[in-house]
Formats: sequence, structure tokens, C-alpha cells
Amino acid sequence: METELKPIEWKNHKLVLLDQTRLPNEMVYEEFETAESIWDAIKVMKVRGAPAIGVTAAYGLYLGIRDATENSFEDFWKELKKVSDFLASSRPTAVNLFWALERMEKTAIANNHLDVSELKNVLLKEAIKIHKEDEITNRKIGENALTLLHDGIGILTHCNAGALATTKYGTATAPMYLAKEKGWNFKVYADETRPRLQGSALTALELQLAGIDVTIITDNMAATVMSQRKVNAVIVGADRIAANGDVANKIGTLGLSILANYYNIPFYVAAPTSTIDMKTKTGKDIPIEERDPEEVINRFGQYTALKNSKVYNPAFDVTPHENVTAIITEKGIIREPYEKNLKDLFEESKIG
Ligand SMILES: CSC[C@H]1O[C@H](OP(=O)(O)O)[C@H](O)[C@@H]1O
Repeated sequence: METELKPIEWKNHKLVLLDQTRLPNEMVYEEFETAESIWDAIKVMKVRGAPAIGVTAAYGLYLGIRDATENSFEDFWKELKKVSDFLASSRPTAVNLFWALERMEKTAIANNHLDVSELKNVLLKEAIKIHKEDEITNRKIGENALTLLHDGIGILTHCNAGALATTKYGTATAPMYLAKEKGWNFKVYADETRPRLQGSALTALELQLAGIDVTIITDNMAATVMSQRKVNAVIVGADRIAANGDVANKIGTLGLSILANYYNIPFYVAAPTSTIDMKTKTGKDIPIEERDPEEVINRFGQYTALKNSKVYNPAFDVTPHENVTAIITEKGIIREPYEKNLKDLFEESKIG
């Protein structure tokens, strides 16, 4: 019997998150009612993945102003902006965090004629809308991605751009769920993805629970499985795509893109348009989060290196657009020249 994991749920006026730091061994759901606890959940990665972070932040902003006592819009706005800026400080790279907070702020401004109690309800409805839209968006990404894939394919993916990184389906995994629905016969190779192991702990978990054939490989095995012709396509997610098509994603993605190009294997990035940041010109302008060195040398409470060893632990890297075969979005498949085609996409769809 297949099991679907629900990473985010708005229930009984609280935000319920599946604590992803406890997976795959424990399925623990935690209730959140404050912006502070949600900031911490994003920071320590109880919830992670660009789209999931955005949805969570939207609810976090609502929860942070739900009990505000300000009566005038001017005073209420100051409180809202304070909470929004606080949540924006949780993690720097995934643009969906800022996209969701900005959308909530714009909703407040667009409804500044309402009295504050009504405005609070409008903000909750917007957070729920962002949540519901994500599921629809991801299914569309999956449908578009399927046009590039075929029955019998071998797919390699990195980190977790799965259902656990979104509200359902994932982005890179969306075509996998839809291919399963179609009865396709295909194999997935999941990089374990050091240091946080989102691939082995999360991607392998969710795909196994969905009855999908997934094999965990260590991060240094990608070249081997490619050389053995086991991989026909690489599909990864993204945390931020710059206006020229450069892609920030989990550390290790850049190396995969180089290997894929060496072996003439298509390298696809699956992401919603909310992950494309037209205000960020190139990958050089994307802030890359550096995380605690302990994640690398003390992942499971046992040091695998001398304590206080010098460690460099960027959580993401940037893949140059030249290495990207196509960017698969809910609005279509984008190819080079990315700068022009992304600009056209945003103008035609009147996004942003
Ligand atoms: C569709 S999820 C995008 C992205 O987020 C993950 O990073 P993290 O687990 O640190 O939040 C990973 O880079 C995924 O590809």
C-alpha cells in the first residue's frame, strides 16, 4: 500500500509540519503557532525545500500578525513588515521565501482599506491560496517534464526536490509520480547528498513509499552510473534561478551538471516560476547559505573528523546556464537563450 507524506498542513488554526530532521526513522508532526517557532523550523530544516519554505513563511507571517492589536493600517503594516523581515532572515538562498513574503505584503497593501480584523482574514486566505497553488503548479511541472522522458528511462536526481520539498509531487520528482500513475517502467538513482543526506533520508523514503524503483548512490558514484549508461536524464530542483538561467541548488549540483554534459546526458532543472528571480541578474548575485560545520563532521553525534577541524559547508552551489539542457516550469519548458526566453516568459505570463 503506497503512503503519501504530507509535509505541511493548516489544521485547527495551526500550522502542522512533518519534522524532516527526524526522517526517515520517525514520522513526527509538530504544531506551530508563532513566527518565532516557524523561523526556527526553517532554520534547522524541520521544513526545507524552496516551495515548502515559501508556503511555510506565508503561514508564519499570518501567525505572526494574527494577534496584533494595532487598529490603523499604518501601525498594523509596521508590525507586519517587522514579522516579514524577521522570517526573511531565516535562510538566504531559496527565493520562494522572499517571493511568498512579498506576495503576502502586496496582499496587505492591496487591502489596506479593510479594517485590520478583516485584513487578517484576507492574509490567511492568501497563505492558503499559495499553499493550494503549489500542488497544482507541481503537477503541471510533472506533465511538462514527462514530454522529455520515456518509459524505461533511468533518472538521476540530487538532494530532495520532492513532495517533501513542496506541498505535493515535488518538482524534480513530479514526473516520477506521474510516470508511476501512467504505469511506466523506470528507475531512479538518488544521490545521498551529503552533508544533510536529503537524498537518502528524504527522496529515497518518499519514492519507496510511493512504490517507485529508487536506488541510493553515494555522491561520488554519479560518474560511475553515468558511465554504465544507467542514467538517461538528470533532473534536479532549484532554490533560485537567476534571470540569465544560472541555477542555485543543493551543493553537488554543479558537479553533476559537468558530468552529465561530459556523458551527453540531458541535465534538467524542474522549478516553479516562483523560483525564478528576474531581479537577480546572474548566479554570481545569488546569496549562498553557509551552514554549521558540525553538519559535515558530526552529522550523527559522532565526530568523523577532529573536532574543530576547518570545514567549508556551503549549502548550495551555482550551475551556469550553459550546463542546463532545459528549465521545466509549470508554464512550459525553457531553453537557451535563457535570458531572452525567461524575460519573454515573464512578460507573456505577466508574472512578477
Ligand atoms: C524543490 S526543492 C528545491 C531545493 O531545496 C533543497 O535545499 P534544502 O534541502 O537545503 O532546503 C534542494 O536544494 C532542492 O533541490
